Amino acid sequence: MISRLIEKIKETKAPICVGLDPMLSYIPETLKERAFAEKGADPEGAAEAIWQFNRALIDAVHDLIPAVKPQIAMYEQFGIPGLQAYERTVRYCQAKGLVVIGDAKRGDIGSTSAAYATAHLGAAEICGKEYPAFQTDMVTVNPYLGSDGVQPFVDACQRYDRGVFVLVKTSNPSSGEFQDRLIDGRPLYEWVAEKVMEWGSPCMEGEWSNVGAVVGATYPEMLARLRELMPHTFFLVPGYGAQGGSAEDLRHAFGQDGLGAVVNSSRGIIAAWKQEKYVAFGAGDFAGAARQATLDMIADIRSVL
Ligand SMILES: O=C(O)c1cc(=O)[nH]c(=O)n1[C@@H]1O[C@H](COP(=O)(O)O)[C@@H](O)[C@H]1O
Repeated sequence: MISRLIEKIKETKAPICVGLDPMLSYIPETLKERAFAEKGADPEGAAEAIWQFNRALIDAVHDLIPAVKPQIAMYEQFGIPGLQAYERTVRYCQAKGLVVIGDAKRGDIGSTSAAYATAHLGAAEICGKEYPAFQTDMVTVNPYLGSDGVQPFVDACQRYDRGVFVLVKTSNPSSGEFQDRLIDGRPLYEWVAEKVMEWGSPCMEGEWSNVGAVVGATYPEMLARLRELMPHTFFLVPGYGAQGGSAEDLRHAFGQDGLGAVVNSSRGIIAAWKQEKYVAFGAGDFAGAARQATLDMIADIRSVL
């Protein structure tokens, strides 16, 4: 799967992914009111609004980008209708040829992780027949339960040609509370990085492993250090834009060939129409604003490659 992502990055010359994190407050009132009138001002209506919002966004940006990253929490909060909107979004993106990174940050004891891996990457077996559930191409994984919690995802990568991004150094303000703690003189995230390389070594596709790492743009020195430490691990880099990460902070996320990372922006793209810079588009053309914000992000990141 990682080679497909890399092919798409080369094709689009855009090492970015658009985060589909559709908060209701990002959806223009007229679209929401239409969805509520049709389905009810309830979770069904919210899920319909999300789906229509996503579809318009995907139609507007799909030709510019290699991948999307739907954040499942934004859908899960609306229960089953929300999860149906998630699934519909995943399928729609895949039909447009995009690589879909499901942001679910799962990880548990081995047997439970196996069920999560089945849900997000694989297929459930019932009476000898396989039934895929969300079928995302890649998924984010929380490694803090250790190897037995990660291995089922790695197994699913190999069995179904999928990929994972394992949290190594996250972008949020408190990420250092645990992740930067020194153990035998080295920060915890470096120990995790080593395990990620070990988990990923049987999953190579050419130069890169299907087991990637999540490294935030908001800690550029650590990003540079991890890039050095993990030469065959592809990075998913969130934190650009709304969380303050800039193109300059990303300079060391990439190798000389311009590969090595896919940079995510969610609010910065899907809620662009609410920003001063894109106000001329108006709520009616939220998708046009998202397209312009995507073009601007691509140009910004290309400037440091
Ligand atoms: O795994 C992630 O994608 C992730 C890891 C991390 O360290 N920081 C982080 O922000 N994310 C996710 O990336 C997205 C960032 O959204 P924006 O800040 O709106 O671009 C959200 O879906 C977060 O859940």
